[in-house]
Amino acid sequence: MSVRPPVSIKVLEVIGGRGSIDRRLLRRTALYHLLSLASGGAEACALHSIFLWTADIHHGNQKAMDTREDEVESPSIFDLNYVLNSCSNFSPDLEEEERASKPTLNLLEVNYEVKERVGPWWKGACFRKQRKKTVLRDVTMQLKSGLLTAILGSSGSGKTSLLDVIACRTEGKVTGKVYYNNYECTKEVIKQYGAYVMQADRFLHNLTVRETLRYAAYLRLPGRTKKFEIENKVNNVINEMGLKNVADNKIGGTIVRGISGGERRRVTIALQLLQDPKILLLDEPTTGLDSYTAHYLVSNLRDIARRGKLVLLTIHQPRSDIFKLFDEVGILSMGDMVYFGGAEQMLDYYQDIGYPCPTYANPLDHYVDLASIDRRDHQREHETATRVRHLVDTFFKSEIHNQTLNDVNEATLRPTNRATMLYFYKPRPPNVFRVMFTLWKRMMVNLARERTIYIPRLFMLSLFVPFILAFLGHMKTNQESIQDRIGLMYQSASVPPYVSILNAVAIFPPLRDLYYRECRDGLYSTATFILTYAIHVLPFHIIASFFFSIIVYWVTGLYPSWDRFAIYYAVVCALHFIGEIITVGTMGVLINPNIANSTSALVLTASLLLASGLLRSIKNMLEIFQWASWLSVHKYSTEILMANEFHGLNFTCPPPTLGVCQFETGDAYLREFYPDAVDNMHTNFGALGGFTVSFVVFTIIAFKIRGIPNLN
Ligand SMILES: Nc1ncnc2c1ncn2[C@@H]1O[C@H](COP(=O)(O)OP(=O)(O)OP(=O)(O)O)[C@@H](O)[C@H]1O
Repeated sequence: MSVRPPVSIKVLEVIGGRGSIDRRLLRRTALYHLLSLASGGAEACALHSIFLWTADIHHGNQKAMDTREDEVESPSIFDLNYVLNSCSNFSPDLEEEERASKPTLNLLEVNYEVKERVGPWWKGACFRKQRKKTVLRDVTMQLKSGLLTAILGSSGSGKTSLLDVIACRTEGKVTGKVYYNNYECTKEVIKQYGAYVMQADRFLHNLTVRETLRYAAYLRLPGRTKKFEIENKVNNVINEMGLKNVADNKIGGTIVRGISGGERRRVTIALQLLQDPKILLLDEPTTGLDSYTAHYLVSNLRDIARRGKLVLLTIHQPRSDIFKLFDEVGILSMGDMVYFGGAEQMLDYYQDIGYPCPTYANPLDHYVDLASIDRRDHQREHETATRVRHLVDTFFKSEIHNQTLNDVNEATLRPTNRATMLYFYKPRPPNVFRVMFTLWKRMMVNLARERTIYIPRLFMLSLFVPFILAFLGHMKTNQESIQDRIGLMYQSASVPPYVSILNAVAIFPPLRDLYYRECRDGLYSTATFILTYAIHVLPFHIIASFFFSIIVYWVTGLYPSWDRFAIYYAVVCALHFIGEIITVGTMGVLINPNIANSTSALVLTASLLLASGLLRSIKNMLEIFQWASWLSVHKYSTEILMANEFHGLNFTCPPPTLGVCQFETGDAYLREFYPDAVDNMHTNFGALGGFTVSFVVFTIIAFKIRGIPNLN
């Protein structure tokens, strides 16, 4: 087999000339040239491979190159003979191109099994019985691009699980085949070609529809996408989803009035359309919508399908006029498929097997009811279960099912490792700096628009100042002022982190919900999110702590030195920040913000009691608590505060007849209660910095361990 050099040169010209990142266009153009130039299928195949490889070179995709070199024994990428020999299984012929242009999603005898624990929760995970539950049984279906397919079924029939299986988001064991065209539908394939619209909408309420889509576009589209391309894309999806008239309205939420429920659903779908997915999966997109809005939305989805997409949605109880919009329908009953085929053929099918749809009845309602099990009493359960069994068996023997089986078998007949190859050709995602900048900007805009959160972030800490001042006034240097100073240091160590708890609980939950959604979509990592959040709140801590410190420090008359003030301010600022990070970490583990709020307050109180030595001297505590105090940030921060204030201070003594002179100097006080505080100043600062960084790391770990909960 010989390869004529001009052919490959031509290919390189095609790539070089266009210089575009649209690989599909490049592939098609190259294939056209190759097929017209190459003499046979094998040669075309080889040259197609060369094209793909050269595309890699063109895009400097070193990772792909490295991996490819690992795969080949002779790593010379220009070795055409090697390419010709190695690609005999790879056949990008016209048939495949044709199939690729009209993709199908094929499920062949898919079973999905989960394990669930039964018994009271207090027995714990280890002592509760584990039982297997089959959620989907022998599901075979073929979904075609250009068609709108609906999966129906009563609650718990397995609709969401079916989407989860396709989207590779399952928690249990999946057997059978899920193929996109003729290659395995892996996580990477779905990430590149699919989009999953979940049941619940998650937004930042203060952003407009356009801003929501714009920020999402920066996160979702390839890193090289230009600003004008992003704007064009956003405008396109806004038009596509009929959101033009609300594009600049706030999304809104429970407190802020915003766009309607139907419009919110359309924004959620628009977000997924930004990446131009080939497969669009929607879990109950019409839930909670009135029938007109539901109809409008489904017709929107049909239009999207007609543009060559493969659209699969689940739906509970569609109106009869929605039925007409569906091209294909599947009905699930307790994990079994009781029908999958054309929507129009459904009525004839059921008529033929002896279940005609009564006149004036909504066929979808009627057949979903027919496939449901009535559990009101034993007899009804038995009767309906027998009927469902009959429906399942009849469908499995039906012509429609056999046809689907043949189609799926044919489509998956020639499995290839294209999935791996496609993985290499995915466009480069935005780099971490672009992602962080986008997240930061989105958080800042959201925060700036929320007056009731923004202002307290800056001034809530200062609200404590009048109380502190009213209570202490300007302190003297008499013996009583020792206790006043201890009290003030207690307030300085406790108030900043407590205020942060309130700040974090007010703003973090919606950001966290959005993170769960976007992290699941693979847009960014936990570390990126937490670091960006920390960066975005840091200036507020710096400013709020400054207001608090400067008034408290100088008005109450603490040690009169700007250096000492700077140390005091640094500790207050660190504690203010740490309070927020601890709360965020707690909200990574505990989903309910109220419980997270109480837990964080409890943790901080325990830390303060145990380790500050302000309520009880550490040396008088049980040894175990003395050891535990080393693990608390309050041990180090309080030592800094106390040394900073008491070192070098002189106290006046009352005449012997009027009272006791406990400590003549601050250093005498420190020798008694914080003996190493002055010497350990630098170490304590190091520990405080270390704790601050560790809390951020622990927060990331907490989110990682907790994982992404099901937000539906
Ligand atoms: N990870 C899991 N662990 C335990 N049970 C599960 C799991 N996933 C699904 N199930 C069970 O499988 C069944 C089908 O669930 P699924 O959510 O797919 O139903 P559905 O048809 O989408 O219901 P609905 O319409 O109410 O959303 C339910 O009984 C559910 O409890």
